[in-house]
Amino acid sequence: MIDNASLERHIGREEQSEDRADPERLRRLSALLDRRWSPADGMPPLGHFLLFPPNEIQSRIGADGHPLRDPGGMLPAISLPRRMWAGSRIQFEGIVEPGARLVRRSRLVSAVPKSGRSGHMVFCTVAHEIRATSGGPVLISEQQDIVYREAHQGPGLAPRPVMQPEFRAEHFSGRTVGPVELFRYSALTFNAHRIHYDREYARDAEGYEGLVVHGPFLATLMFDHLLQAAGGRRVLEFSFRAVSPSFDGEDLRFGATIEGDKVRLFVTNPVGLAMTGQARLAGS
Ligand SMILES: C/C(=C\C(=O)SCCNC(=O)CCNC(=O)[C@H](O)C(C)(C)COP(=O)(O)OP(=O)(O)OC[C@H]1O[C@@H](n2cnc3c(N)ncnc32)[C@H](O)[C@@H]1OP(=O)(O)O)C(=O)O
Repeated sequence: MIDNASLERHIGREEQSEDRADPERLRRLSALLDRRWSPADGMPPLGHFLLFPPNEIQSRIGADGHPLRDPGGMLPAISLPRRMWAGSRIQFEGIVEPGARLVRRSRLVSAVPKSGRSGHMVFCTVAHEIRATSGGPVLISEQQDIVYREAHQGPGLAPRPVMQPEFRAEHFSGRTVGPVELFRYSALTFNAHRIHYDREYARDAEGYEGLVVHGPFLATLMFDHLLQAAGGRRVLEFSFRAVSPSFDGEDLRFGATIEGDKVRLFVTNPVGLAMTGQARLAGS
């Protein structure tokens, strides 16, 4: 039962956190992408996802590995148990320099109950703005969608939505993500959600066929594909929508089509579409 009045009361709540674009964390993300890195290379693809990690103390971590839901917090304490990252829309308005001290202000923009093929859900959208702590303009702004899903209704595994890409891509690449990559990304982001590294929990508690590939990690791989396809052009805007989960060991295919400054992207797994994306590039 979703209490709409309680959801409404949370809209507009804010929180703020500080961090540093720590070069060692950025180097590790590049290592995960199979690349050497130095600060002169600038931020690696979607490196800001490593910043402002959930630093909750251990006694306040819940059974799923996420921080306990707190009615006094920015996000509503939604009772639907299965949390997923559904998508993001990101504007790169300035340059985040490796080593820079940063502040992020976050605000709950909406919390909307929906019913879909997979059951009842609540989509929460949080707007983040990242600036230098010394003040000045927004460097990165992002609207991030988190979905809370109802419990998996046994006995078998949860079926995943099956769709296909809606356009033919010109640029392709492929890779497989295994448990080692998933572990390294969880460690890098300090994201302890057990669906990404605890196979029994992922299957028995949340109904997934395997270890779930993090939405932000898949988006990072898609962004990396975009950078290769765009041949070094700067990305001004990037958005993605996670439409169906991908699991460890699956062959992932990345597709991109570029027309002028606009890019359309997708990721597929062996059953179909996993993620869609769009980007806007700086002049050619
Ligand atoms: C980190 C982290 C967590 C993770 O990384 S979890 C792994 C990454 N995320 C995923 O793999 C999510 C993959 N997506 C899905 O499994 C499905 O999209 C989802 C969310 C289960 C919904 O599927 P349904 O088949 O139940 O949904 P429908 O197609 O029937 O649509 C119902 C309404 O919901 C809207 N909607 C569906 N998907 C999305 C989406 N990705 N983003 C925004 N909205 C979505 C859809 O438009 C329908 O809306 P209407 O207004 O038309 O009713 C961490 O937690 O930190």
